[in-house]
Amino acid sequence: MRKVLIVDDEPSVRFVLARTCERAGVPFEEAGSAEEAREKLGHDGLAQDGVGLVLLDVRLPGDDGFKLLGELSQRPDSPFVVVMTAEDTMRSAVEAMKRGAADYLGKPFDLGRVERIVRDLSVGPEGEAPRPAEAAPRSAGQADEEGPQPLALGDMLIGRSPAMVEVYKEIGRVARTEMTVLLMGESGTGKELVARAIHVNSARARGPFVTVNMAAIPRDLMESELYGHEKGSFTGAVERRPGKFELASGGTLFLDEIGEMPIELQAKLLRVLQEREVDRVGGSRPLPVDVRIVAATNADLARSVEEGRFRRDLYYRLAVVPVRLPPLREREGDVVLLARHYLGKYGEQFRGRPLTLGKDAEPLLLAHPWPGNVRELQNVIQRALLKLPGARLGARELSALLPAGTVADRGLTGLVEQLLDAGAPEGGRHAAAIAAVEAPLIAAALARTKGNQLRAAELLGMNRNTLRERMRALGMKAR
Ligand SMILES: Nc1ncnc2c1ncn2[C@@H]1O[C@H](COP(=O)(O)OP(=O)(O)OP(=O)(O)O)[C@@H](O)[C@H]1O
Repeated sequence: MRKVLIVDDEPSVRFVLARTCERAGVPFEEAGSAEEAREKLGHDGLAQDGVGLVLLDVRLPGDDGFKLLGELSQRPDSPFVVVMTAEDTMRSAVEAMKRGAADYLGKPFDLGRVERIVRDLSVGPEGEAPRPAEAAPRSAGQADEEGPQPLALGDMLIGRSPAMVEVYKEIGRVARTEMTVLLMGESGTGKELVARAIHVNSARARGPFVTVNMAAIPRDLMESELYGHEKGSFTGAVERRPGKFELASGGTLFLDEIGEMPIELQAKLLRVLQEREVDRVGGSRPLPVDVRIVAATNADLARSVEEGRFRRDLYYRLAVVPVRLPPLREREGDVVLLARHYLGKYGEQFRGRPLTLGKDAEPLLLAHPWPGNVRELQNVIQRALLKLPGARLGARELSALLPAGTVADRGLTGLVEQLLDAGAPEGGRHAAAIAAVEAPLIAAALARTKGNQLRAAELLGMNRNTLRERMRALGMKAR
């Protein structure tokens, strides 16, 4: 059995991880820095009884974890590396996988999962799993010495839910390859943002990122839009025009809403993808194609295939790496982070100062099903900006902005079911369910009594101090 090397500058973290290795019955060593880790790895020479798995923290004194990861993945007999960090979820998860990590875990760790990883990845040569380097070959031209390429803030995906961390890991894994990716997810889940993230993290980052939305192009123009046309090739073709494939040369072509492509045009796209050349409409010789394809759909493409609306062969060409984007309601607690983000961003943009989110509004955010996903949330926050007199979005204001009465529409049972399905909010589901009912109740009583707390307390049959206490606990402000 190979050893585990725990690399973390925090003794308490090393302690917990060491106990986890003991529980798994796997020998381990510890290092407090990249330098110390190099020494230990060097001594063992990664021989049979050497280090098979490195649990690596990113922020370390001296060289950081990514630097060490880059070095390790260059070694012919590199150990598995699992990156563990609390920082900057998206960037660190993408970066870790891009640099060849076997897995990524955000802090606080799920120790049960760490134990499983330690067991699975520290196996000896007999039971050897494929090395990460073999599993995903590094694309040519990708320099390891380059530091992490910081994503522009506008390209950052927000969210720390386990479902999103899986997406970040997938972005990092595919970014280092040239493989075709099919993004699947409901409308407004961030498919375009993910496509961009794959591009900026890939070896093609300096090339163009070109988007074509299949649902937005009239069918007659689709071929010329994609492949270009020669002057005079059809009525209206007054100039020679390059197509999107040509414009994306050296970069990434994002084919959005691919499910909307008419079936009779799909054969040509398949041919282009197979032969990697395009024919301009009216052109005489084919042009070579040098693009990475990322396609996206909010429809169930597999079903479209069964129903004969989408070619099976094209589907398999596109779905080399299928990536599913979770709907917002499946991203535990992310809706609160996103709401805070947009209140800050739009507040700065339109009012010159950020707005804040009241604690009492959180249960409502968590309970709403968000059929329009992040885009719907953006719209709600923008409406809040227009309507809010103050700088704080509380439960009362939010419930007025959400589609007519969340509770009234779906009934109390619906709301409660929704809360059980949604991610676990801070303080637990029970507290969130009570708050989801209590906050609007108190808000309504206050609205009826025009903010008079004594009369509102009477209306509710509680004393005024209790009312005040509840309002404080729910984060509600007196008006
Ligand atoms: N995790 C996220 N963090 C921050 N912003 C996000 C996130 N997900 C989506 N957005 C934002 O939500 C909006 C919708 O995202 P995007 O256009 O990428 O969705 P989509 O899945 O491509 O939607 P459609 O299928 O309707 O084209 C964009 O403004 C995007 O910036």
